[in-house]
Amino acid sequence: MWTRLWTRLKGDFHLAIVVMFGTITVLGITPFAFFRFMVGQRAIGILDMLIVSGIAAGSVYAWRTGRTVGAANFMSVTYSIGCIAVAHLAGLPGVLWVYPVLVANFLLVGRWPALLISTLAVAAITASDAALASNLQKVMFVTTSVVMSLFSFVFASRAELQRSQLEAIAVQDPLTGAINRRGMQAELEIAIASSIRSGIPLGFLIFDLDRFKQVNDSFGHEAGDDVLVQVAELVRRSTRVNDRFFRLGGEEFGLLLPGANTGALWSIAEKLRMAVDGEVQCRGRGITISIGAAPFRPGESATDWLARADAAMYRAKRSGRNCTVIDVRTGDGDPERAASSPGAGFAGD
Ligand SMILES: Nc1nc2c(ncn2[C@@H]2O[C@H](COP(=O)(O)OP(=O)(O)OP(=O)(O)O)[C@@H](O)[C@H]2O)c(=O)[nH]1
Repeated sequence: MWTRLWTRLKGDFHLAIVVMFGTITVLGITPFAFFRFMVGQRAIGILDMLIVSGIAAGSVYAWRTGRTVGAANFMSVTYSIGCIAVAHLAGLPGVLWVYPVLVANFLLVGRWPALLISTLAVAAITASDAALASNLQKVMFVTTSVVMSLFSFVFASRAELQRSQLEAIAVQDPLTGAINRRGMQAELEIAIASSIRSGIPLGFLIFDLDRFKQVNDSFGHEAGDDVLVQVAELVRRSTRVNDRFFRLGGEEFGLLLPGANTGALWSIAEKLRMAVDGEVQCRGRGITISIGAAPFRPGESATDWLARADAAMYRAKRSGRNCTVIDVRTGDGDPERAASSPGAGFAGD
């Protein structure tokens, strides 16, 4: 059970934050609530128990449903309202709770909502004469709260930036900048769902560098890497922003082409093949690619679709390399047909 709990918290950063605040609040504030009851401050004791219950409920809800964003918003508002009420009832000692609450807001919710909630909480406490008795106290409170909020805001901004950079690195091939296989899965699912909904065709193209081993063997691995980078740059130059470029492994790449039917796939593939043939070189030696492509057939899985494109690419290799083969089968019972180049039309036609 502990292993499962730990694995889930390790895999979901936001859930871990929510659960951490839930646990700290229950363990940290409950003794204060009992203390308040013992010294006869029932109102504050009840308020403390309400805060503990609200925060505990938020954590349990996040744990059960996985809806961490809603739970964190609720917890941030509960902390802030609770803090305003405690400051109003307990005076200066209650005001001190605002500092952990400001930090909690920036860790729980996005930096802009956190800034809004924190500003409202600080304004409400400053307006209360029961919380802060003199103008000097109010000025000091606002100054320290603003400094604390600014530090937290900068920290939250850095953390958000680093998280998005890490997410990008996790799905990006460092050499070519193309999306890796892991990132491709999510992109394929979104593209297929959108194509089925809209009826807009979708094409996939796989290409593999020809006799790339010889390049590495003759000129070294670094020269080989440089070729891969040249090819990736050429692909980016010759495709549209909506097209998605993947490195499937080694010297094999994929292109997801929204809106591309068989005809468009053919011209995109041939344009790319000829561009590589004409422009990419390694120490004066020309580089070529073999391309396999397949238009998406509604009803087939992403795996089957890519397997058709892959098989077409292997047919291109067998046909002598530096050519394109398109799997143009339209569905069940349709005999296997392929188109190939250079110079050839649609084989099977
Ligand atoms: N430089 C470099 N080489 C790589 C990289 N990934 C894979 N390779 C090399 O790519 C070569 C692939 O060789 P093969 O699978 O035999 O294919 P090929 O020589 O291109 O032959 P065909 O595909 O049949 O045309 C191997 O030498 C791999 O070491 C990489 O990131 N950088």
